[in-house]
This record gives sequence, structure tokens and C-alpha cells, in this order.
Amino acid sequence: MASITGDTQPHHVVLFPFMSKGHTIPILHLARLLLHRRLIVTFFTTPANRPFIFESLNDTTVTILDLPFSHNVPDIPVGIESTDKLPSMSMFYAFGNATKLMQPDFERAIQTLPRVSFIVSDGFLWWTLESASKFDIPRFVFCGMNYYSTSVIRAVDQDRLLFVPESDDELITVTRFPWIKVTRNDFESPYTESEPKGLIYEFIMNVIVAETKSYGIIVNSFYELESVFADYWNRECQPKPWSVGPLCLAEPPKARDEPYNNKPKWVHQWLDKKFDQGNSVLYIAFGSQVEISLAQLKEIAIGLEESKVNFLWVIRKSESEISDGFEERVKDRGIVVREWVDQREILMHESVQRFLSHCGWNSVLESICAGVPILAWPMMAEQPLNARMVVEEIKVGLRVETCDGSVRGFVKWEGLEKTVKELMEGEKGKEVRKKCMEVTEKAKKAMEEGGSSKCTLDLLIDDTCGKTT
Ligand SMILES: O=c1ccn([C@@H]2O[C@H](COP(=O)(O)OP(=O)(O)O[C@H]3O[C@H](CO)[C@@H](O)[C@H](O)[C@H]3O)[C@@H](O)[C@H]2O)c(=O)[nH]1
Repeated sequence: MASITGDTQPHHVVLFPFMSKGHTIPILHLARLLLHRRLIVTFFTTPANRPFIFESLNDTTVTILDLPFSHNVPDIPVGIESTDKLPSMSMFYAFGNATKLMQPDFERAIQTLPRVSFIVSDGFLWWTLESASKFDIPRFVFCGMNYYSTSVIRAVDQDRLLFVPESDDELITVTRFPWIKVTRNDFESPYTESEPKGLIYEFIMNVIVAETKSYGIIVNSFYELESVFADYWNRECQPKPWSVGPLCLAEPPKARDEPYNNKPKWVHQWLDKKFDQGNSVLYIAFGSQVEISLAQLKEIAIGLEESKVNFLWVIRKSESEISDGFEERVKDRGIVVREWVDQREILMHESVQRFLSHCGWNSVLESICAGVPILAWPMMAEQPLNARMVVEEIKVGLRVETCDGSVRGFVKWEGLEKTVKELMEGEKGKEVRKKCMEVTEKAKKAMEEGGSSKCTLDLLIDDTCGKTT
């Protein structure tokens, strides 16, 4: 049986995340959970991503193996090995397809490793199923999304609901979940096309077909959060889902006086000061890939200035222009950070009380785990559906107001100011905070001894490692 049951011969697991921060970070957490259960872990990545992985896992026994990433990919600038470094997200699918060039090296490496009990690889690395099958190793797909969004996408796609209305903003009832209403604008290509074809479609089809044929799917969520959708997946979809999250709870948060390693110390000192002054802070960040227009950035700046809240705004390096003198004018109550921060620690800081977020699934989970309600501002990918889940389904946040009321509309500073104030000071803000705290407790319980996610991961290990003894 598996090592968790007292076996002396530890089992060996291969982890291979997609090269995107939002897909890699949860698998780093999963690595720790597997180590706690005395499994041996080998982590695959590429040379340019190694430092990020190493920084996270250097206190562990995980072996990190680099596979060269081809520098001869049309449309991808040489040296780019992670989606957050792409000059434009329009290159995302070309980048995703280029990962297949790693397959021969991956397979050569697998042959040199001690016997592998199972592989966990990202859904976007669809070709790893073929590799796993060659060596008769069960492959688990790692799913970066939640059950709600994957179920709603599947339901509207199967019932072809998106092609009924004329307008992109008309509300559509999701027949299989009739309390949920969506618009075509909540979705992206290929789902919005009645006869999809081309690069994106082929990529998504490769991902879905390989997912369906895999041994199981690991979902970074917990059963109690979205049981209706987890049950739907279990009943109607393939492969079998295993809910093992929130993975961000795999490591305990750092104590307030613990050194912050190489994270920007001044940011935490600034938060400490805000806490000592009795001020609550709005944290603003839009993940690792979202592209925001200069006009929209400037509007955010005005909204923050007018709302008079204390804020910490993380922007990507490429977005360094905001507006004349903004930072100087707001310096007593707000800071703009242009470097990588430890978002989880920031959300856990006592002074951070609200989060203006694009609703990337990791950000949502990290916010929930910290008991911080969300002001949802979805921008791309499945984020509009995550935002609906946050606001309408689990009710741990409010939605930012767009100028035309549409899902992807421009947000004017007045709409931002109004919703920021409502979340920070209004009645609705208090309600969602209360709800958020309740969900936080459930999330923690799921990961504790006897909790649903902890038990599920134990079962998964028993199930797979038991077969390879
Ligand atoms: O300075 C930073 C910036 C980001 N993060 C972390 O980076 C991750 C970002 O992940 P997420 O919030 O999910 O956003 P994206 O990077 O945009 O994630 C992509 O991947 C997610 C998981 O599949 C999807 O839900 C999103 O739509 C997709 O854009 C989170 O763990 C953050 O804590 C930091 O720690 N520091």
C-alpha cells in the first residue's frame, strides 16, 4: 500500500505544471502536501522557470528537472518560457502548442527516474497523457479552474445555449442549473463560435480529449464550497474528480514578526503601519497575465483617489504609467507596487480587509482563505464565470460597476468609487464579509485532519500507489 499507510518503500510522483504563475503556484502547494505524506516528488519545469520553483521549494527534498523549451517557435519571442512574460496574450495558444515540443525530452527523462506511481500534469499539457500511457503510469489532470465554471461552460456548450440570443449581453438561463443566468460575454472563443475551428479550437479539443481519457482530475477546490457542481461533474463528466483544495492552505501563513525572506519588505512594513494606525486597506491586483489599457489604469487611479480609501495596488512592470503625480498625491494612504509580492501573505495581513480582483481562481481561493471579501472585476478567460460564482453563488463579494452594465464594459472612476465604498463601508459590504468568514472556516476544515480535501488526497494516494506496489 501507499507510504501514508506505513509502507517503508516511498512512492514517487511526477508533477508538471503549465508554465504560467497561476497554474504553477497551486502545484507547488500540492508538492508540499505529497511530501507531508512521505512521497518522493519530481517537479518538471523549464530552465527559465527553475528559479521561481526553486525559491518556493528550496527547503524541501523535491527534485526539480528542467526540460529545454524550444526557442524556434514562430510568434514566440526567444527566451520566453512563461505566459506572464508574453508580450501579448494573443500568443497564449501558440505558446501552449509549443509545449508539445518538450514531449521527447520528457519521455527520455521519465525513463531515467525511479518507478513513477502517478503523474499530475496541467490540463494544458495534454500531450503528457500520451507519455504517461507509454509508460503505463496513471495521469491526473490538474485543473486550475473550479467546478462551477467548468460545469457552466460544459452545460451551455452541450445545450448550445449561447447561440440563441442576438445580443452578447442578453441573459441566458443555464437549463441544467436554472438559477444561473449568463451572457455570451461571459465566455470566450471557441465557446462563442457556432462552428469553431482554428488554433484555439484545436488546442482546447486536445486538452478536453486528453482530460477525458486521463485517470482522474485534481480540482483545486473543496467539496463544501460547490457541492452541487462537484456532484454534477462526478455524475456526468469524465474523468473522476478529486477535490483536494484550497491548496493555498498547504502551508501555514507566516507569523507577523517572521522575516519576509526576499519578498519586498517595505510593502509589509507599510501594511504593519496601516494596521498600527487602525486603518483597513483595499488590496488591488489582477493576477499575472491580465492586460489593462492605459485609459483603464488611469480611471482606476482616479477612482482610488476619489474614494479616499487606503490601498495597496500591485501592477505589472509593463504597466508602469498611471497618471501625473498620482502616487505623490495619495502617498499617505496608498502605494503602488511594481514587483512580485507574496499575495497570500498580503491577503493574510490584518490590515487588508477587501480585495479588488480579476477573479483568477487562485486569487479567489486565497481571498476566501484569508476571510477577505472580493470586489469582482473579471477581465479574461473564465474570470467572468468566477465573478458570477463569487457574487451570485457563494456571495462572498460584490461586482464592480461597468459603464454600460455589460460584463466586459469599461469601468469609469465613478463606478469604481461607488462599489469600492459599498464594499468597504456599506451594508452589502458587511453582509459579504460575514459570509466570507463562514466560508473561510469551511475551507480550513476541509484541509484539516478528517476534512474532506485531506481525506480525498489520502484516498487518491491509496488508490494509485496501492496499484503500483
Ligand atoms: O505579484 C504577484 C502576482 C500574483 N501572485 C500570485 O499569482 C497567482 C495568480 O493566479 P490567479 O489569481 O489565478 O490569476 P492568473 O495569473 O490570471 O491566472 C490564470 O490561471 C487561473 C487558474 O487557472 C485562472 O483562473 C485565471 O483566469 C487565469 O488568468 C496567485 O496565486 C497570486 O497569489 C503573487 O503571489 N504575486
